[in-house]
Amino acid sequence: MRFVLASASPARLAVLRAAGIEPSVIVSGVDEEAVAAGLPDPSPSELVTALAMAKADAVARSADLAAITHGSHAEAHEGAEDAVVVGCDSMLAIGGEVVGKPATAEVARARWAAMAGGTGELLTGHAVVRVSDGETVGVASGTQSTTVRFASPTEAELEAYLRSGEPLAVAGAFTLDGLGGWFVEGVDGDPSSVIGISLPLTRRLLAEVGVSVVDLWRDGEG
Ligand SMILES: Nc1nc2c(ncn2[C@H]2C[C@H](O)[C@@H](COP(=O)(O)OP(=O)(O)OP(=O)(O)O)O2)c(=O)[nH]1
Repeated sequence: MRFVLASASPARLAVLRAAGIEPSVIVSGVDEEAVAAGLPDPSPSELVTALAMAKADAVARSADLAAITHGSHAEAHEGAEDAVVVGCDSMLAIGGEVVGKPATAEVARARWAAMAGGTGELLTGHAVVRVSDGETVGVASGTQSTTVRFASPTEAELEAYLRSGEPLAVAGAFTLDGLGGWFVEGVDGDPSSVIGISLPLTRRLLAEVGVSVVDLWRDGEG
């Protein structure tokens, strides 16, 4: 069984590798704005789950997946290797709005002005698609919500953080496991979900499609 991460996120890859998985990465290339525009008035949870599903489904149907699953069995003239494709999407719900990555330092600065000293909900949508011989044989999805309690960086600290560029590359303009960690007082819920992929939720979704996560651990780790 091959584990395929349908994401360009280095954070998601790092979380999975630290947890014993060596994913094949296939970036979905999904137009997230187009997917969002096609949803009739979604809740924040519905939005991130729909985006995660769009990413996983695009990869599950892709020639790239067929190539790596057939390629691994081509010599033996067997059918394609089975795969589970996992897609995610993270956004921060705060102050009545749902935001992704800030486009500019100015937007990140304004986000932190609203976040500092308060709390937000980091939502990560998850989708798992099981593929066998090129056909989708199982689908599961869900959203993990984690409350994040933000510190109040000084102006000098915030400007230094903005200058690092890190806030611009991540949903909510903060990280838990990077420079942003200095400005997060705590989380209530699953920390891995804040970083980009919830391990406990992914475990449950894999079980829904008949896959035990321990069977996916790298050789010798389970
Ligand atoms: N290292 C780290 N990254 C975070 C954290 N919070 C959010 N992020 C990253 C994870 C994702 O790469 C990004 C959220 O944006 P998306 O969900 O749209 O994923 P991204 O565009 O990176 O890749 P993808 O659309 O899945 O190909 O923000 C954090 O606490 N730590």
